[in-house]
Amino acid sequence: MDQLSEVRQESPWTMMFADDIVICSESREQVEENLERWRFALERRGMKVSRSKTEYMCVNEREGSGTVRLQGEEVKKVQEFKYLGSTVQSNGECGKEVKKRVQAGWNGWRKVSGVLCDQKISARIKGKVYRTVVRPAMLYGLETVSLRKRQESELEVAELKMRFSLGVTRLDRIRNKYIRGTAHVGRLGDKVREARLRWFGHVQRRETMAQFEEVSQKSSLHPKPKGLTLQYGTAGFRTTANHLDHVMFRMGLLATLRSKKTKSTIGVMVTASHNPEEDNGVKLIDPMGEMVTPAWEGYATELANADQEDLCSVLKDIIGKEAIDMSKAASVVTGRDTRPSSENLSRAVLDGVSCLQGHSLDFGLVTTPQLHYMVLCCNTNGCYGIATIQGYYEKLSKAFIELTKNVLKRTDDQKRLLVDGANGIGALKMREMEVFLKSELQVELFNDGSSGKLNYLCGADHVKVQQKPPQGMDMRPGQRCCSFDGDADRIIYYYNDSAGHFHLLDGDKIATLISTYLKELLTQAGLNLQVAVVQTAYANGSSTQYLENVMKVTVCCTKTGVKHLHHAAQEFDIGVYFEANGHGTVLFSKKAEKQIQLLAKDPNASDDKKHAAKLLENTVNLINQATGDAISDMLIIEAVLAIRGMTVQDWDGIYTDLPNRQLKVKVADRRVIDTTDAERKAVTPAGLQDSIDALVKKYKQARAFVRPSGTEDVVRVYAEADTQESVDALAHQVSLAVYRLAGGVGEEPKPLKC
Ligand SMILES: CC(=O)N[C@H]1[C@@H](OP(=O)(O)O)O[C@H](CO)[C@@H](O)[C@@H]1O
Repeated sequence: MDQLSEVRQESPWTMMFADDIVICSESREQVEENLERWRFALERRGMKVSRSKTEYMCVNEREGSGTVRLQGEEVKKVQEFKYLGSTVQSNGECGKEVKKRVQAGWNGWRKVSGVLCDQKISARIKGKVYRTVVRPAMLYGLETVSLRKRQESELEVAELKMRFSLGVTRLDRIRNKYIRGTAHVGRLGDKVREARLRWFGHVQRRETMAQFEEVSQKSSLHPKPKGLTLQYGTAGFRTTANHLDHVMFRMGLLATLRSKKTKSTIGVMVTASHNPEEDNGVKLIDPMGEMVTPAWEGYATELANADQEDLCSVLKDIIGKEAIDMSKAASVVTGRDTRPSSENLSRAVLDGVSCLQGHSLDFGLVTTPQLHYMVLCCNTNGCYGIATIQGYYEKLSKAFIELTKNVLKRTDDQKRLLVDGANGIGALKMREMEVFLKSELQVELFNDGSSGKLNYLCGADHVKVQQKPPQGMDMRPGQRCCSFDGDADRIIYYYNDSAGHFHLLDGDKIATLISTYLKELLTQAGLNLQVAVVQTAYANGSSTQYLENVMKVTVCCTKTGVKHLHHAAQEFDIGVYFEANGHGTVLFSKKAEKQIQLLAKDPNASDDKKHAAKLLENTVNLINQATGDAISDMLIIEAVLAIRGMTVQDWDGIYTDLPNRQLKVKVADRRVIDTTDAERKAVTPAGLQDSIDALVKKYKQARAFVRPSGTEDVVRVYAEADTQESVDALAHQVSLAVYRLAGGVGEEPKPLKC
């Protein structure tokens, strides 16, 4: 019988005791179908379903028509049946069962009446005998029965009659409470309730136990490599793909717990963004589309590093600390990038979700920001948008077309944009979206993944760090170009001037363009809303100066990682946040959105103000507020340039970047570097910050800092100075200081060739 896994379901749908089987279904058709599957499964194993002993019963039947057949033969219909000594009635009543319990009580009473009626035996001893023999017979099976008041008193009356056993009669006028107290026998009604609660506890624990058993079993299919320790970093876990299967399974488990805890849909994205194709990674997305909260990053690290045999106890620890009700439903959405390893890894996530009985919806190949968007849509009941890829394309392209439709004389040349898809998911999604944009934006795609390798010599990170165009892009002088990164959550613009010089427009330039546009529109609309720009230490000094001194915009600096920028941006009416690498978005507070919407509809507002409010309204719709999104950012940049009649050169000319350089240094353990002041100062190892300060002093307009990467096993070095020559020298000297003072490995950093 234990082998019948193909037909066996969880109770109450299948209940089995030896060869006595109960099958439950919600409809006659289903029950017939199940019966047939059981017959087939049993007969295949040489057993037979007894036609004469098989019967069926409908509970609370409405129409009373139809029959259940087994191989064409009608099965006998009954109004009640007995299973494991309990009677189940078709009308859902339990009158018969109660009567049986009373009878069983008396039967037991009779067996021990010699003791119970003996005047010489104390009430206490009689109570003990009564509790051992009579009561269990009366309570048997009642924990699963819903008694009515009438039936409860029927049982109590029967029990009180048994007080004769204590040698007390009605004529003695002794209160029932006293009799029970003397005999240490509680009220039967209370005992039934206790039994029912105990049963409920068993059922609940049984489910959780079964889930843990499954976790234990399935986790052996996703073993953890010995000695591997990983950390949930700046954007989740990242490392070589073949070390990640167990992490994915465990993140499926964690996302399910997070969903039970928050009673919301949680996202799990399988991607390593700008890392090489051989790497992979995973990150969790919280209910409003933001990165998972820091406490849960800690749980993620604990869970990923737990030894196989400790996995369940770490899970139980999290469940206990967060007081998670495991009976709650859970819903997890998943997505993945185009890496060859992503499909299998994403299956491991789904395995984890199913172990804890979570519901999952796999969006398959999506950009990271698209999955963030879906999570936000799911948790706002569609108010933010429809949680489908088509819904995403429709919302964004409609807003883009609305924004640009009144721009006069927009030539095809101005509508044309060269896009480097980093050979990743962004290229795929851009192709899908093209049709929705109705030629209002004409994208020429390069590095679309048809031949090249993901992020290899292309993509936003390559362009930003190398400060040169991606391979394979056919750039014409003055032509606007942009690069996405591997999962399309970053974008970088650039162009070649007529002399063939390369110009980069990074996240700082994007933030400046968008915040200036928003500020102008707010002034035009007469809305008093504060615009702020959030940056990291990597922001070019010129951008900060321009924003603060020329634009008079509030600027604040946070640690690296969009989760920090996102939270900081939430503090303002309108928070524009961008990392220099091109990852960012704009957040509009509820107050700002409301004021914009009211003004756009205000019949008394001037045309000018209304026009500005309408532009702002469509800008809000065009921006993916869940997270930085290359596609959405690209559309807003294109719209702003069109509305303001700016060329890419005009935009570039807003301010001039200070020459800068980023380098990486390999050290034995990058955690030896600890930082403060939004990562601009190194606290450890001793002496490192003093060395950096001394080096910086040697150059004009110079600045430098170092920090451990959260996505790669390296220490990052950043430097700025008045000339490229100076900055390259400074960056190299700082790299040497890191190498010497923070345990560098491999070859000493070499000077850069200009
Ligand atoms: C200098 C740099 O660009 N760092 C990136 C990079 O983080 P690191 O912690 O520096 O490896 O990847 C992060 C995730 O994509 C991104 O948020 C961050 O800006």
